[in-house]
Amino acid sequence: MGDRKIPRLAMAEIPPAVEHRVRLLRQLQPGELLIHEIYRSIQGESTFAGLPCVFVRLAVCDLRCTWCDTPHAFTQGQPLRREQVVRQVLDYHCPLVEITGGEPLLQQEVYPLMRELADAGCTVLLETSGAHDVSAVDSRVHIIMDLKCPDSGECERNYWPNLEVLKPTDQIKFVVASRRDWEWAEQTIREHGLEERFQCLVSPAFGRVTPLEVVTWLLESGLQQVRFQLQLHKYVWEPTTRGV
Ligand SMILES: C[S@@+](CC[C@H](N)C(=O)[O-])C[C@H]1O[C@@H](n2cnc3c(N)ncnc32)[C@H](O)[C@@H]1O
Ligand SMILES: Nc1nc2[nH]cc(C(=O)O)c2c(=O)[nH]1
Ligand code: SF4
Ligand SMILES: [Mg+2]
Repeated sequence: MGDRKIPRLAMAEIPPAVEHRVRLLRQLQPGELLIHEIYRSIQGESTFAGLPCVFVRLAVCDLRCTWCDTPHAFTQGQPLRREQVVRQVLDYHCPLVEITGGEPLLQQEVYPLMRELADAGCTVLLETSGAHDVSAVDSRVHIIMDLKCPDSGECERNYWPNLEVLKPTDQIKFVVASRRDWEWAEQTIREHGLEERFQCLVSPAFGRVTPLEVVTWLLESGLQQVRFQLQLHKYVWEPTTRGV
């Protein structure tokens, strides 16, 4: 039949990153998550930095930030049932847990996972790219959301309606790779009144600008409530170390 060609043509139009993501996540059974790794370390980022924390890193991401330090999570993952993930986390007896990735919000099971961890008494953090709707996230979860700056290459993906959904206790992070990025971050903070509405964080994209450059730009700006942060784990361990 002539129309057999239609699906093949349609597939060819799917961007490679998205096609790959669909293929990997389609293999999951109901109740499963594709997990890259689960481990305990020191929380290296956010206002929770310095505290012992269990990390649940979900596989697959639909963005490709130029400076991403976790590209190995794009393709490598193991299917685990949600109850196995909960059990592994609780076995650490650590009250702080962060769900990260990859992009956690690509997997439907992440929503009940976060709810069950909060029900079990954990303080749950979610690290998300800012490209996906956060409105279905349990209100007990502390959302740490990036707004991707231009030199990430993914600025067009920022999902702006999230700013109307985030809570005052949630955190917005700008990872800055250039002076241009800083100017975009400063303008965005002022335009949307982010300093007054949320906890704002600014971080150097590791190796792309120095910490001193970012601190200097922040101090020159006169912004009062934006917090400079470094990725602590990249100073405690060799910066390329995985699983920390
Ligand atoms: C690997 S991402 C995973 C979660 C989600 N995809 C996101 O982008 O928020 C976790 C955090 O690491 C940050 N990150 C990744 N590479 C970085 C780098 N080279 N320097 C500074 N922060 C980086 C991201 O901006 C994000 O805030
Ligand atoms: N120690 C440590 N702290 C982190 N906080 C956020 C991380 C992440 O990759 O999302 C991260 C990470 O990869 N390691
Ligand atoms: S969204 Fe997060 S995981 Fe995906 S490429 Fe960007 S930093 Fe990496
Ligand atoms: Mg990391």
